Amino acid sequence: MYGPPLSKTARKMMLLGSGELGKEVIIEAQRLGIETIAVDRYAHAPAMQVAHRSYVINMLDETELRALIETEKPDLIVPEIEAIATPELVRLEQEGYRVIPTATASRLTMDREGIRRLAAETLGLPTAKYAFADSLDELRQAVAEIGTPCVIKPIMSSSGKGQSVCRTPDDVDTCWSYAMEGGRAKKSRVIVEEFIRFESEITLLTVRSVSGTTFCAPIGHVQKDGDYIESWQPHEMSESQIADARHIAKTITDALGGAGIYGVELFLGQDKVYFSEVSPRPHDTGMVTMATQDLSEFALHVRAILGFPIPTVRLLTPGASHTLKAWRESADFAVGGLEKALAVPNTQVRVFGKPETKAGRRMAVALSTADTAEEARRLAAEAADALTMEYRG
Ligand SMILES: Nc1ncnc2c1ncn2[C@@H]1O[C@H](COP(=O)(O)OP(=O)(O)OP(=O)(O)O)[C@@H](O)[C@H]1O
Ligand SMILES: NCC(=O)N[C@@H]1O[C@H](COP(=O)([O-])[O-])[C@@H](O)[C@H]1O
Ligand SMILES: [Mg+2]
Repeated sequence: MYGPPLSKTARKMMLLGSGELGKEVIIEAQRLGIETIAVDRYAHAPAMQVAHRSYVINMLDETELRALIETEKPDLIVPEIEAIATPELVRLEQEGYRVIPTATASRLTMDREGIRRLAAETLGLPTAKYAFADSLDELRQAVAEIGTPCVIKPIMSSSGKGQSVCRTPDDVDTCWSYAMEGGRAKKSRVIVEEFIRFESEITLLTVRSVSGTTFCAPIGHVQKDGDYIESWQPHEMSESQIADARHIAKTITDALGGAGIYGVELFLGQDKVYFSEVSPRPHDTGMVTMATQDLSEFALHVRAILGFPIPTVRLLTPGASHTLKAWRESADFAVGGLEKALAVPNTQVRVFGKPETKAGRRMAVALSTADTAEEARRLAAEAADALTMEYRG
């Protein structure tokens, strides 16, 4: 039981990270009468535009983060991105604050090393071979050990930032510089992963709530330069692939604990399912659930973290999502083509409202439904193609 937002007995939720995913989390929280606070590194972030109030801070700065949390005293702290001073969240949790799903889950998934070692070394889940490097010299050694082609990523980054494929040992210098420019924090550590020639890749949205662990229908997706372009649901899988995927998802989410939605990323190889990584929060490829499920991944996250039951999750229809990305930097631009995009049958568009563009920045997404996932992909692609980025400055 809780009072209305902005009252003394309101339940307060603070989002650390305020992008397109957080915006939907806040909308869902408000539907249940929660008071919402959006935080990010820049002003007018998408979730800030719908929250009760917002703050711009450096979330990687322990002192700034603690000061804000102690001022606001939120009932729920909900990390929305990786790049947060998570050791401080661990301390705050020990002092009685509630971090979603847990402070340890956000610390372990903050960098690729924590989660990879947990999955592969502690839990024995199948993953690509990997090694870590802190300098160009160490990277040369790591690449020699893993072999080429391999994938090189900053340990703290997301949406493919700083990630590249190293095809021959001659690429190492370029991959190193690219990783140094693309990482989210000023850390020079990178992971080198064996390149998996998977047949397809999926996100298995997994919810932990008072009702137990629930799996959504698998979401297939296509990524370009490490970032997602399109996703669809359901993705066709064999019985044994589904069993393996669920086993991996249950194992990793049980180990991380807490309540909320997790996006478990898996590669479907010819004879094996590999664990890739996991987001202890809604997943970008899961935006498709806004069109396909009775409860979207955002609604599920909010229900689970408020401690409410989730007796069922229903896939109402096959569907797909397709992103619109900016191709250059600008602070004076417009997203156009909505008239054309919305003329595509069974289609919706979400314009995130980000205040500035950057090359490769995701600005909007088209969501379509149809009788089959293939048809939905075609419709969502047509709608996203109709959307345009118009630059004035
Ligand atoms: N070892 C690998 N072998 C083959 N492809 C890979 C490998 N690692 C990553 N990829 C490709 O790059 C994509 C992005 O990788 P990853 O999920 O690790 O990066 P990310 O920056 O965390 O992205 P996001 O934040 O969108 O999840 C994967 O979905 C996959 O398509
Ligand atoms: N793959 C993770 C992901 O999609 N995260 C989403 O992107 C935002 C950052 O976007 P930005 O870099 O454009 O500010 C995050 O805040 C989150 O909503
Ligand atoms: Mg990923």
